[in-house]
Amino acid sequence: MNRSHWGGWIIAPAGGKREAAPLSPPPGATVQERLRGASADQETRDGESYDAAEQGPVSAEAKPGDPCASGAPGGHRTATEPGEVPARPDGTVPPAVRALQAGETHAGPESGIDEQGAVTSDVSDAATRPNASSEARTPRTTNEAVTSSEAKASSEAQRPFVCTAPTLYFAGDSGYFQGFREIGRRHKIDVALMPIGAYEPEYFMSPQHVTPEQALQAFLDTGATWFVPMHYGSFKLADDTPREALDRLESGRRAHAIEETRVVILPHGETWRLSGE
Ligand SMILES: O=c1ccn([C@@H]2O[C@H](COP(=O)(O)O)[C@@H](O)[C@H]2O)c(=O)[nH]1
Repeated sequence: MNRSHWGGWIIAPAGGKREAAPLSPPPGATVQERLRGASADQETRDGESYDAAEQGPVSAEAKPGDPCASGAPGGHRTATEPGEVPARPDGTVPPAVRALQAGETHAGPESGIDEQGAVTSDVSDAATRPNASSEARTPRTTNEAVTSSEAKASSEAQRPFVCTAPTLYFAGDSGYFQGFREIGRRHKIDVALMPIGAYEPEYFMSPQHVTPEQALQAFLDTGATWFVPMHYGSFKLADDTPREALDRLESGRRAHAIEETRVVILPHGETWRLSGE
């Protein structure tokens, strides 16, 4: 099998379809738009054709002034540039967001992955109980042993505000293919959930699963503002480890000069309330 298999879902509030964005950004376009245009000029890996209409509609109307990618006037983001995290509607910026903007990392231990690539939160618990705490840092630590709900509530409250009506892209399982940029042309995506695991050995896995570097390229192709890695940290399904996946993601992020704040690693069981509510 040498054909990438692909899929994914656009998740957005009810709203009308929008016109496809132009392939080349106009002069003076935002950084985000330039990224979109640049990726459209790149060679594809397999030249596979793609019918974006199959992806279905959606983009939503947002409130005036709301920084939703999907709803900004004229279909363009107006409130932020990449790296700028939008303030809440009342103009305040959560303290942790300020810390991130000041250069502190939001990856690290709270990602729930130890140096050997082992999942450090209680996997079985996290899988069955959405409110399970990421404070269970080792396989021997139980969630009951920590004051988990307070720590979890605190870290959840500090995640960035996206907008009141965000558009999400969930890529599912996918190899790298040119459809990512078409999806980006069709939808103004706020948050892209991209797979970064189960990619080795590449000769065998590449049709189904992107590498972390390809996931980043796909993220850039879609023009999304935020990247949430997924499909890597619960089970070891291939030769790679969660630690390797996160390390390669971080290296790739730096190589692309993607702002740290745009990559949001969610520990097991944690929630990111995109609308800040
Ligand atoms: O490297 C990986 C790959 C996947 N997972 C998680 O396993 C299940 C099943 O994934 P499939 O897409 O059906 O293969 C899902 O929860 C993935 O997130 C993983 O933990 N590590």
